[in-house]
Amino acid sequence: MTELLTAAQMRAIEEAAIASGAVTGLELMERAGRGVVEAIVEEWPELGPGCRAVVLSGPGNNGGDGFVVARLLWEAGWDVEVFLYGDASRLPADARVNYERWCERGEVVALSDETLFRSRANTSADDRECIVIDALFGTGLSRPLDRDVGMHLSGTRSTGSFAFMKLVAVDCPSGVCIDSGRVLGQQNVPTATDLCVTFHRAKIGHYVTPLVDAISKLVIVDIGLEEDFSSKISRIGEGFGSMFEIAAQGGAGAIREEALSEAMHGAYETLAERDGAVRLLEAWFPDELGKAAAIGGHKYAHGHALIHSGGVGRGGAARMAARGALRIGAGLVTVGCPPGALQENAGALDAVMLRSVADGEALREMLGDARISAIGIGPGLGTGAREAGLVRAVLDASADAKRGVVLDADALTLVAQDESLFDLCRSHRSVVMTPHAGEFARLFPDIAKRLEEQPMSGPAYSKVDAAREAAARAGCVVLFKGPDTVIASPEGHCSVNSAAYDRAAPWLATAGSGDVLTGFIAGLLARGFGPMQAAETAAWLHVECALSFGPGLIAEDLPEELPTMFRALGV
Ligand SMILES: NC(=O)C1=CN([C@@H]2O[C@H](COP(=O)(O)OP(=O)(O)OC[C@H]3O[C@@H](n4cnc5c(N)ncnc54)[C@H](OP(=O)(O)O)[C@@H]3O)[C@@H](O)[C@H]2O)[C@@H](O)CC1
Ligand SMILES: Nc1ncnc2c1ncn2[C@@H]1O[C@H](COP(=O)(O)OP(=O)(O)O)[C@@H](O)[C@H]1O
Ligand SMILES: [K+]
Repeated sequence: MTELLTAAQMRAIEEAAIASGAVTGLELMERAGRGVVEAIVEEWPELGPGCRAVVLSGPGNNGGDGFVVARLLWEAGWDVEVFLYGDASRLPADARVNYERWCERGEVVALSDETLFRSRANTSADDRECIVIDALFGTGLSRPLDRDVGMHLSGTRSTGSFAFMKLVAVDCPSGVCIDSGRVLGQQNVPTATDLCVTFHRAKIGHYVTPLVDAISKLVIVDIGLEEDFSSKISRIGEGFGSMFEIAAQGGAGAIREEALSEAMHGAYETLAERDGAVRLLEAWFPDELGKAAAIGGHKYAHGHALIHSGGVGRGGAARMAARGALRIGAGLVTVGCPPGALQENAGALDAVMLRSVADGEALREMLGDARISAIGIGPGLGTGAREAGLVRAVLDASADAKRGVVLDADALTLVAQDESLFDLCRSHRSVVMTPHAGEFARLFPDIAKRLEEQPMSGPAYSKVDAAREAAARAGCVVLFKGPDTVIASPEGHCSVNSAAYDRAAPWLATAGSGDVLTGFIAGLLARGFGPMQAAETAAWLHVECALSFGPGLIAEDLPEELPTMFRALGV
């Protein structure tokens, strides 16, 4: 598990490292540019001397990285052209040094439609491979791109006149707010980018829509910022201590108190506002899985999950969820269904038990059994008065019990329609809500609207901000689904379970896969996992199962993949 950074955190880490004397800005820029070139060579080993590169540099340090890339490619024998957007005399110091180093080797042309069009690389007669380097703006983007810059960038992509063109973004595609992954200004979609090379750590925006959908491959380059140091900076926001503790503890390079720059204060504020770190559930193994598996004893020691089903012909979703709860390790799983649906369910369930539950009253009575340690309700449930009574019973009868509850699908629609149910969620200690975007908009219409509004300045409101605000408001864990699932707790803990880049599993978008996720969470809650832990672990395993199974997956395959996963993980 790694932390995703904001632009402010990244700046603070960089500035404090420079202030410590451990490294200079120029050295960091050289390492960044070299990292981009190495990533290009690794991605396209067939490219090399004689290939063409068009470098688009901007007015800040992102542009400075671009000049380094230009020089290194030129030294490797590439045919390089460099365009500058902005005024060379106003470049920041390190970028200026690299601008001048490049000027000893080649010319810099002012970026415009006309100059780009006249580019040597833009001649259809020349069909050599061409790479366009987008080094216009990185973490310093503060406002929408001027229309013409946006056009140059998307133009290189869409006109097709740059033969065999690959677009490489330095740090991030220009025009995107890296804290949110959203484009500032009128354009909605970031320019499709073949390779994005970022530095030290990925930023939040790299992992959430729409940016995550626009980048084919993300590479993170180590530029020598000490891990130890950056984790200390990041932890400030989690209430780890005052920033002066860093100095007291002699953080990397024994930073002195006075070396802590304005930027660090800025980052502290940003972090405090955002309530700490955002974690990426990627190369991660939840320790609790191993610990929980080691518990011996009776089946009740592994918990009893109740999954509530809909009526006749609507039970498939709950049955899949129940199978998921059982496979993930709940000791017992029961499907509760209306009396009329008993026969249908009995014909389709074996290891999963079955109980007839007529209405909310009957459910309340059943929940007098304290051994029922988790409930999943919503998939295939229906949204009538009877179902509202069932959801009320679940929340009422579980508020004081040590019983986890997962609300999904129709249960979320019912909560969205009835403020008193929402209040019950708030007073409950361990509810997990699992909305997809539509359900999220029903539950939190104002938050969803804010997420849809086109941002005009950064940092823009992100899916991470939305999930956090929703969790704080609802007083429960919110798992906001998608290929970029964001999980947030009311206390401000937040993680992103990404199904992108190396973990892309588009075949997980199949009917019923969300129902299985509900079952996974319910099963883990039954086993005694806390709500945040259960949601994170279930979401992570959900994608791992999909990756392990591969294309062709249907929702029923997900629970059946768990034993393979557990074996592979050594659980
Ligand atoms: N942090 C690190 O560790 C390392 C960082 N490195 C690199 O530095 C990059 C960050 O550099 P940066 O801070 O100079 O910002 P950058 O993105 O180049 O742009 C700032 C300039 O653009 C301007 N400007 C903004 N928006 C604009 C707009 N819409 N239209 C027009 N102008 C606009 C803005 O002007 P202002 O807002 O001040 O008016 C300012 O002049 C980072 O992404 C990475 O590539 C690596 O070298 C090494 C390690
Ligand atoms: N493109 C995608 N890649 C990976 N996972 C996805 C993608 N789209 C959706 N998912 C995941 O698939 C599940 C779909 O759940 P949901 O929308 O509730 O569907 P259903 O109601 O059919 O079960 C969620 O866990 C979501 O995160
Ligand atoms: K860029």
